[in-house]
Amino acid sequence: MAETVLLNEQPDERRVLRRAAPYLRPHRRALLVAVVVGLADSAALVAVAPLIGRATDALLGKDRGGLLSAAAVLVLLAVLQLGLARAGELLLAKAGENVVRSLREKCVENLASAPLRFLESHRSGDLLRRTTGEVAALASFVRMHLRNLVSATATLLFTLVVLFGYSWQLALVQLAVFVPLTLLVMRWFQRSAPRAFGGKAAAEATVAATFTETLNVREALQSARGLPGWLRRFDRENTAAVGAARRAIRVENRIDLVGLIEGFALVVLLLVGGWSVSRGAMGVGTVVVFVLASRNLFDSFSDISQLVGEVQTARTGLARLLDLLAATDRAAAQTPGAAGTAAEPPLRGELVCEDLGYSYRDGTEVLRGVSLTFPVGDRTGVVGETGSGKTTLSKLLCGLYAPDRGVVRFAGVDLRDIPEAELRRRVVLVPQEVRMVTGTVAANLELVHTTPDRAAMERAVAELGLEDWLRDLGGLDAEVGVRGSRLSAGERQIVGLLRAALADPAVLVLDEATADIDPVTAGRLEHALDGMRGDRTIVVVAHRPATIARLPRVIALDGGRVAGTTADATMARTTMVNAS
Ligand SMILES: Nc1ncnc2c1ncn2[C@@H]1O[C@H](COP(=O)(O)OP(=O)(O)OP(=O)(O)O)[C@@H](O)[C@H]1O
Repeated sequence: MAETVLLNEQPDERRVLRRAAPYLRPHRRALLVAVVVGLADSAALVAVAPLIGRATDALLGKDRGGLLSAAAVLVLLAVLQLGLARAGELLLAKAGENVVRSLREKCVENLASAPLRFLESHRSGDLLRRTTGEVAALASFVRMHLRNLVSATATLLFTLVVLFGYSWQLALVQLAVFVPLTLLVMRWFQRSAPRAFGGKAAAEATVAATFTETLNVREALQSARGLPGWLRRFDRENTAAVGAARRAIRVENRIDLVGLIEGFALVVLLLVGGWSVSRGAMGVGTVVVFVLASRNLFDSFSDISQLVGEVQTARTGLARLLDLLAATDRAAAQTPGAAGTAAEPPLRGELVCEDLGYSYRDGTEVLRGVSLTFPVGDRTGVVGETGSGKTTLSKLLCGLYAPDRGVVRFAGVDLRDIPEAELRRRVVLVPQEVRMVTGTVAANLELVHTTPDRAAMERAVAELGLEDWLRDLGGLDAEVGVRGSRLSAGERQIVGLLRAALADPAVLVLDEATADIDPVTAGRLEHALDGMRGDRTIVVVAHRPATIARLPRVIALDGGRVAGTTADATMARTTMVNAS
């Protein structure tokens, strides 16, 4: 069985920025300008303390000129800093938003083209949470915290330069008190943070996934009275999410201890500074610079420590996003057509499968040694009991799954060697449950690679003899409801057939909607199929006797093997009777 690519529940958070570098590279100039302006802003802020120190010395030394010039520079600095702060904030938010936007686009692109096996192996709520929740968390970090983080880090570094410039001894005393204790607290935080924050994100993703599934299975829950059991499950997951959030808060609270350490370091500074002044080893101005700059030092440290939780949340979100992008890239590389090495095959050709084998789980083959040929213009039905492998075969024939054994060829070319876009021009599947977007019929028909205009849509409707159906529905501009909820399953398949006609593939595989569609819609579907062009190969996974009766050839599957092929429908009808 081919390896199934799976998302990591708690992906590796190490070197997350380095891994994100390819997505940052296109924005590096804007990011650089924003950071430089942010650095200038911090430098202007840090320069205030030495100026006040100079003003203090001028005051104590009765130097009026010195006092006035220090005051004038202070005013200029305040105006400059205001401008720089605004510009830095705007530039950084703009550059950061652009990075988030391109990540969001890449996520949608990767998910939209992700192989079926990958999508089927994950709960849609988890995928949704990664593409909306994590991106939103990153966007809010960029909007609200990134600028503070840059300016606090720069202020911290510049302040250290100032302190060491004035008195390296006093700076060392202060750092010796402040740094080791603070690092201990930070280490304590870091030890538990990835697990606590990763666990919180994973628990929230589970709740989101179950919530999404609640909407998907609401009918079953209401009609089969499964609601209490489902609510108990939701409650368990919700409680786990609340517990995980509490653990993350407890870990985040460890950072508050830094405030206590700051107070202690200030007391030590005043004692040592006062003692140095009394011995004449240091001027009062220097102590003033130290007290003010220490405030900068502590404030920026406190800003950074307050932001550590936000940084950790953003880091976790980024790691989960990168995991999604890496996994979808890996999964896409495994899909048929990913290699895309073959010369373009002709637009019409024979579809052949040889000795196909496929398993969803190791040791349980659901298809075994299936060899079939579908000549150009062939019309074939595939029948068999439920679970005999019909849907799996149809996905393999369309290259949506790669076979574990054997090969599927179109016009003599292995589907794995045909580039994805070219493959979709040749073989198209209309699944049992056709997915639709919220909007009009036209909006749903646009979702094919040929980007059809209205005239093309109307031609396709006429070709399949569906004018009456479309008129009754309200035309191409008729609203189909949320994800097509106003249409029946059969009508959604009609839209699927229309899409297929617009895509104009050589081979169309229709996994017929189950037998319970109403006779009128069923008749329309059959009529529409008959209306398909004569040189188009049509394979129908058939559930209804009426469909079988119209097809010249029928293949029966039994336990994943071909049990028989016949040109008369007797065998097929027998299989269907057995199945029902
Ligand atoms: N995504 C999946 N993961 C694991 N097993 C699967 C998956 N899809 C199908 N199977 C299993 O593979 C077997 C064949 O399923 P398949 O859907 O191809 O049968 P089918 O003949 O189309 O059934 P039906 O007529 O009910 O649609 C079944 O035993 C099914 O349980």
